Amino acid sequence: MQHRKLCFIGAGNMAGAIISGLVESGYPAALISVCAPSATHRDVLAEKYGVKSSSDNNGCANEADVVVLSVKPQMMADVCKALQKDVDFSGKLVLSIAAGVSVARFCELLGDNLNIVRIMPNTPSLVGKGMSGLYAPKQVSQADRDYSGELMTAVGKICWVDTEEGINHIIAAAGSAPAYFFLFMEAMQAEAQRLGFSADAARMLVEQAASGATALVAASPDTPLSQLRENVTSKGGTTFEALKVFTDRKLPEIVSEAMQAAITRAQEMEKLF
Ligand SMILES: NC(=O)C1=CN([C@@H]2O[C@H](COP(=O)(O)OP(=O)(O)OC[C@H]3O[C@@H](n4cnc5c(N)ncnc54)[C@H](OP(=O)(O)O)[C@@H]3O)[C@@H](O)[C@H]2O)C=CC1
Ligand SMILES: O=C(O)[C@@H]1CCC=N1
Repeated sequence: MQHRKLCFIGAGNMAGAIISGLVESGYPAALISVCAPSATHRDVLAEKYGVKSSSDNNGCANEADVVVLSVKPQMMADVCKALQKDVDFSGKLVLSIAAGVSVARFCELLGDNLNIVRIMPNTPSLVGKGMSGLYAPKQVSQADRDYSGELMTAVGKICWVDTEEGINHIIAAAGSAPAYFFLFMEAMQAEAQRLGFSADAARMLVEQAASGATALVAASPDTPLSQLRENVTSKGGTTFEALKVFTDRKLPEIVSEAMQAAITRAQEMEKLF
């Protein structure tokens, strides 16, 4: 892949996950800088991955080919207004990983016809297992689309969406989704502990069952998920009784409602930030 000079504005969980995945996959650390007001997170990334750490957003953005906006949505306007005073974005590619900040808003903050790609990653990017959605408005060149796709492919899989609304759907299905699985696993670990397993043993049981299930899904691309579920569910057996509790309590409806709530919040954020 092409190696352009990258500057991350924001050094938090998501920027850290992408930086880790990029460096692990061979992206030159010398081409990556990371900015944040305090040294707390950025210096950890500098020590761990050899990237440059700075508190000077504008200086680093000026030096970069690609500026990755990775602050919280509520910080985005202040950060962009400060960048806009000092940085000429005309020759640069801007990548935003923020939920709920639209291309139109970025154009308002950083200039019309901004060369911007919205990316919705997730934290498994840290271990090369990310799932990122990407959206580019029509002014973005094919070369910049290709670069953005290659960048995120270095830390996982990608899915382009044709409309910006699709980014909110990616949030519901992938960006926020690791937390859904963590919640489920936390509940299972807690119950395994109540059954008498140590915290470590309970975590191992849950982790191995979850990673085994996802490995099975990956190894069976032509098998519907419902079939994989049925393969576990013996007639008159234990799984049937466990699944009956989930269906009686309307798990599919709960999942649908939760995903819709994520989308609704992303839409609200678009009006707020
Ligand atoms: N976490 C996730 O799973 C995902 C997050 N996202 C998006 O990623 C973005 C970042 O989220 P996340 O990483 O979780 O957030 P964090 O709170 O972990 O990190 C925010 C970072 O922004 C830095 N920051 C705050 N103010 C400024 C500033 N003025 N200039 C530069 N940096 C600043 C903070 O600095 P300091 O280190 O000094 O505190 C911190 O490093 C959000 O927009 C979110 O929507 C998208 C997909 C998934
Ligand atoms: O919770 C959030 O708003 C961010 C976006 C997707 C995951 N975390």
